[in-house]
Amino acid sequence: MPTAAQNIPVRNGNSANELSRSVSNSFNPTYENLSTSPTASFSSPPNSYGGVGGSRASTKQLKPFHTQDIKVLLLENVNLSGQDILRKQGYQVEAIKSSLPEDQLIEKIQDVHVIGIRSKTQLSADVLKHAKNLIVIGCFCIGTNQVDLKFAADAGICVFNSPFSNSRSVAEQMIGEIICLARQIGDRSNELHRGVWNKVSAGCWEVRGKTLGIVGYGHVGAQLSVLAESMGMKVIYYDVVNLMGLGTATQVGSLNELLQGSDFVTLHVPELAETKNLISEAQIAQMKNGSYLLNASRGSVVDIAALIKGMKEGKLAGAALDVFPNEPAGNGEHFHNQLNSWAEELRGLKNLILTPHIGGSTEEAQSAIGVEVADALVKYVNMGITSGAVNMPEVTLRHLTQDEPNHVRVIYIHKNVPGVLRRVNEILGNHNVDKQMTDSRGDVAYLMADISSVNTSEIKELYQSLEDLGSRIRTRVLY
Ligand SMILES: NC(=O)c1ccc[n+]([C@@H]2O[C@H](COP(=O)([O-])OP(=O)(O)OC[C@H]3O[C@@H](n4cnc5c(N)ncnc54)[C@H](O)[C@@H]3O)[C@@H](O)[C@H]2O)c1
Ligand SMILES: O=C(O)CC[C@@H](O)C(=O)O
Repeated sequence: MPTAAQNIPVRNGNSANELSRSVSNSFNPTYENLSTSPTASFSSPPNSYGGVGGSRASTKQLKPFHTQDIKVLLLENVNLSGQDILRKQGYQVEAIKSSLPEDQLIEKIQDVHVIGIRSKTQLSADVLKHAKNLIVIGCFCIGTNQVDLKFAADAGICVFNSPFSNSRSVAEQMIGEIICLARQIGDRSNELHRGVWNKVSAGCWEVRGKTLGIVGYGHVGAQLSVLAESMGMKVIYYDVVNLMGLGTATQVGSLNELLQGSDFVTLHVPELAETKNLISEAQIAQMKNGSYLLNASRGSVVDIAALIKGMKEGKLAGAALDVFPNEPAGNGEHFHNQLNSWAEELRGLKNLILTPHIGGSTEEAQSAIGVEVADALVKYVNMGITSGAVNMPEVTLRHLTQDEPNHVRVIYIHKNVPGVLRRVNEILGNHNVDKQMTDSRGDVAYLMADISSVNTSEIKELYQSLEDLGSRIRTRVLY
């Protein structure tokens, strides 16, 4: 393994010792084959870089590597807004439109430092154990159920998502679907596409005055609540947490109470063990005769066989499904029984809106998600900042500035066991610790410290001392 000084390439006749520390050199033996970049000057941070304190003009960018050597794999058509931010950093970005079969994913994940996915790609422990260089995962969506968050944290891999950038898009889709179901617009449109004029009013309703029951009153549920009320609907909601209702929306005490009182039931809960088949035969039986069911949460939340039964028996007058237990890797003619055994039966049902998981698929949402998640990835890769992480403690320190040329940022992800901080601070204690923050989440703790007066030649020893502690999960030294 090279020393930090050896790690600095000699350019323009400068020796490592002559290199000005006003450039952003850093060291992380995770990247032992990577060089630092004495030519890179970051006095003007890229636009993507949101500040967390300190003046932008004097911010010193920290990087443990030659940015061109950072490999990023983006799957599932991550928006160009996000791709551009990552490319502007100089990272090597490979963007693929679909998700990958597990064997190809394992092959590709072996040497990337950053992976960006959406809802389809399963980053299970079996996949992640092959990800030897991976330091961070970006979920360019809300849901993070597709990632083994605990395995990732235990391996020192930080996970980010975009908690609400597509909430409005989902809520608007729900409003559209509620009206379409109430008026059977999908069926009328399909008929007319086949040349059939079928002007009917039987079983078609206004939504004004009807009750919308929202299961899960989080970001999506709350947005939907406001929109529905503005159309004259009455809103009730059920959530496992006590939440203030917006407008005149009222929380009910049980799922059954919601099911019994709603004309439309819409599901906005995360995928959890407790939400698997949350709506099955017994719950549909509780619903009003001729009511409607909408699911844009996760495919596991509704027992589809029970929904088909409810539709066929006329208990449900209509339904809208945006999510399915199995979803294809990419676009194409995939919605057959090979994907889900009941797919073709569903396709034959009347007043059933089927959409390919597009609740959050608008230009606005995807562009905002691209920026939000890519920014979080850059801050993590370049500065170690974990604000917004979903599986690690949220730790940030204000920027180092160009006035602090010999400062080094130490990031130490470690097992959350007694005595670690004392040992880490013994190691850091040879320098002045300017600022430090540490926090824990479950079994994993994250320490970030800015220490001053560090010679380049001392960095490797500092790194190695931290690596040698039994509590170590991952050490990064950025400078
Ligand atoms: N179709 C799409 O394109 C799309 C887009 C965005 C989100 N989603 C899905 O929708 C889900 C909800 O999104 P959100 O942003 O509103 O999430 P959120 O985390 O803001 O809200 C979820 C709410 O569900 C509640 N909840 C959890 N378990 C519950 C249970 N058993 N019963 C009742 N309530 C429960 C939580 O307390 C929380 O208030 C996401 O987890 C995601 O899976 C789908
Ligand atoms: O865009 C996606 O793939 C997922 C959308 C949605 O389900 C989410 O979790 O944000």
